[in-house]
Amino acid sequence: MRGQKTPSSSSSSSSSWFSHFCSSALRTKPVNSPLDTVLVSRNSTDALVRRLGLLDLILIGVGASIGAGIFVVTGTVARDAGPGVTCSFILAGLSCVLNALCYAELASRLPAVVGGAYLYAYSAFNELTAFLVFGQLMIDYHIGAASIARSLASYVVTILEMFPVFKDNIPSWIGHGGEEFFGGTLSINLLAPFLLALLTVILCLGVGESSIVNSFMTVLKVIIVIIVIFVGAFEVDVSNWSPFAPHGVKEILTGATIVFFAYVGFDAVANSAEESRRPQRDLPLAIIGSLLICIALYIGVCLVITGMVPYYLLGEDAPLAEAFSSKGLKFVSILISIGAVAGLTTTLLVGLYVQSRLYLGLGRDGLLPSLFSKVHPTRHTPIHSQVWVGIVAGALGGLFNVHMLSHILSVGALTGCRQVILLFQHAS
Ligand SMILES: NC(=[NH2+])NCCC[C@H](N)C(=O)O
Repeated sequence: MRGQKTPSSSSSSSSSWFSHFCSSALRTKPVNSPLDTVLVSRNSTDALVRRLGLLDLILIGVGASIGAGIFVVTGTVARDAGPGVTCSFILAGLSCVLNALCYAELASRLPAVVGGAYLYAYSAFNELTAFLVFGQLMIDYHIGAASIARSLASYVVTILEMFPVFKDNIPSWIGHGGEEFFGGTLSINLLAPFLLALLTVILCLGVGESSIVNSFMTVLKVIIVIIVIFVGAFEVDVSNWSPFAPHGVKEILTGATIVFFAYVGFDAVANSAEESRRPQRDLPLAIIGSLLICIALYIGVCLVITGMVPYYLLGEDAPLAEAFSSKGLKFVSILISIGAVAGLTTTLLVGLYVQSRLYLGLGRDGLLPSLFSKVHPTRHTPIHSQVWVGIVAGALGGLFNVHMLSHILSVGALTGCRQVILLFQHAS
């Protein structure tokens, strides 16, 4: 009878289930799989649309990488490492360059479809490894998006409070932090999900529209960082740079592991493969180019902040802004707040974008329900994946505060980059 199994049939079916699981888990995606070949051809209706040029891709990389890190981490690490924080950023930058070279090589060697590190793992190792890479990336991206949305909500409220109408009128469930329940385990905030919904709508509209918003915000924040470096350079007192490493090499190395966070993001370019006009040429250039831009800007900010104020006098919460305020340059502090809003907005926008493309890749490969593989016929965006990603981030960002969310984040990001280096070694 159907559905009723004898003990021996159930054990043979469980062994066949297990062997099926093992053979699926261990299969590798062929480098030129038939589906990928169709998707790479420009006239497939299921494919995304190839609209992004080299500059768009570089701005995606810079947009994803420069967030709050540059305005906060530079100062907080400088408090321990002294002016040697510059070396921490150089060391972390160099290790990222090695990682970026792996990404660049894999991006130009494999078919130009969505997937990034997940696709590389699937081609170099097997389905199970690829799925684990996806899982790790999702923890990082989902939690990252939620906590960035919370920080962004807090910055937006700070800016709103500059207007007398809003001063002291914004309730806690919209304002900084949130309305706390169960001893702070839950912290309700509605502005974070609202901002996520807004960005999700932009992303659903089309990659061209999203790229315009990203490019505008990224150029704005880069200009602000350049102004900060330029104005700060006139306030530098070189005597603040000596001793350069007051607490020795150990603090510089420890600092390098912390500032690594500031570089996370350039890998987003690899996920734009299917929307790039000339992926084989542009992806490697954009990955390396965006990382070099970040390294240059970070070094500039480090030298300025440690040259302006003795490292032991730097503030804890907003060190860069406080350094400028202490020199009577209040307008630069306001610019830094605007830069932080632009920075957080682009890291969030690109993060949501990358997540949806990963879901799309897994949907196509049959590792997630086929719903995730749908592409909107006129907008050419993976609309279901995009909305799903927005809902998950919105729920997390609406219910938990940054403190709860941020601890898991750095660990996830660091292990993700390590995986790509391993993948490259294996693929070679
Ligand atoms: N996937 C991520 N964890 N993204 C977070 C990027 C953070 C960014 N590098 C910053 O300095 O703010």
